[in-house]
Amino acid sequence: MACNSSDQELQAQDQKINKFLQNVNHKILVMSGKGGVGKSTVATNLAVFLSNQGYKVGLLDVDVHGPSIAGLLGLTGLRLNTDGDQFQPYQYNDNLKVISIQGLLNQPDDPLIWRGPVKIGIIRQFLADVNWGALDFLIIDSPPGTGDEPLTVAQTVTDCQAVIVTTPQEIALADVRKSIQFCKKVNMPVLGIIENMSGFVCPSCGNMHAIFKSGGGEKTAADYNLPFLGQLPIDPNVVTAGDAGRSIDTLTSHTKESMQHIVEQFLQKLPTKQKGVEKTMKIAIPIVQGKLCTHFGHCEQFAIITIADGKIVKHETLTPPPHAPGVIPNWVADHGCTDIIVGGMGEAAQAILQQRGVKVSCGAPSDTPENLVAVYLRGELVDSGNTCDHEHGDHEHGHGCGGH
Ligand SMILES: Nc1ncnc2c1ncn2[C@@H]1O[C@H](COP(=O)(O)OP(=O)(O)OP(=O)(O)O)[C@@H](O)[C@H]1O
Repeated sequence: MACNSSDQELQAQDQKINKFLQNVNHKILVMSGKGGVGKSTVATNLAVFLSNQGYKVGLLDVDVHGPSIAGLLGLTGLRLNTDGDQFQPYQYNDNLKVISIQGLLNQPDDPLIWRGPVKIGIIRQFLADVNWGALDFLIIDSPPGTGDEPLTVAQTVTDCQAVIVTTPQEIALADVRKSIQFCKKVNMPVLGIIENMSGFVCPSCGNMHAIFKSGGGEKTAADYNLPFLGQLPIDPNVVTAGDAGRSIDTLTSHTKESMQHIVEQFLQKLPTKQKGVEKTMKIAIPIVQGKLCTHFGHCEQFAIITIADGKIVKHETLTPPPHAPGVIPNWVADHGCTDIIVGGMGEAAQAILQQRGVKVSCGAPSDTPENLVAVYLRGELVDSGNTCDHEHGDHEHGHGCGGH
């Protein structure tokens, strides 16, 4: 019995995780073969720079034994709040939400002495039970190496892509090659390699000193036919900023431009079909008498709202075809909708929409399309459960509204 109930709990958690991940366009695992190469610095700054460009970003620190994200963003000592059964992430800025294991510690310097299963459990919980909202990017900072944490992410976030951070010395590159092999084994595409601490410009003489050598990351990328995303120099300002909880974006040095260049390369390497989706969105909302109709399959009309650069640029009201299994989800996708906000929807309809690349947000309350879209764009649409307000017994497939 105990075994069954724990299996059921795991299945329920899997469902929550999958539901969240459906609402994330790009999942990125930042890895390194070696410790101390600047992986957390890169992960943090990637998240901050992307959020500054208007992307909705979640930054998840799964480095259970050495969480440094909170410190790098000046969030040390803040406890994670909960709302019902969900963790509330830290809101670093309007677009960036952050979760770090540090937020669960009584004291920031408390050590976590956890074995694999506990670590796996907390990572899964941070994917299942956090009020992330819809995201353009989920950036996951994992500890160095190829242990439980990156493996859990690879197995749980199945369409995750890796960014590998290295320093240029051979001893670091040897471990990068292991990370590349790891990614191959778990079928995780490598989006690119970043070389950190690549050369130091002497403030006195102005000459470049390749303290840890230079170019090894680029060569390794070429050897494995992987994209090279760029280099960050050794810059004492990075340490000062990181220690003070500030991002590289606050620096005036050349390092800020280097980071900007890395982010541009990173965005260019994303699969073309997904690039820039958030800049132009078409959001479908089933309505009845001007408000969201919780009965997806039997709504009167659909509000179809087009968003460009975060603003409503078009508002259409369209009448869907008569309901029959699969017809309305396909009709929504045929109208080029990128997102749909609903009260309740069955699994069959969700599967069709997902297959056709439409992001589904379930559990929305009955409200006007404009209000719902505003909340949705802020990433604050709270999933209050897959609702369905009719009881006509016409669920021929044994589930909710989606089959209609
Ligand atoms: N380009 C850089 N120039 C100077 N210092 C840097 C640079 N990048 C990172 N650092 C510093 O190196 C130290 C380690 O960085 P960071 O914590 O990002 O590494 P990590 O690879 O994530 O480490 P861990 O192995 O603990 O996960 C920090 O003090 C950080 O400020």
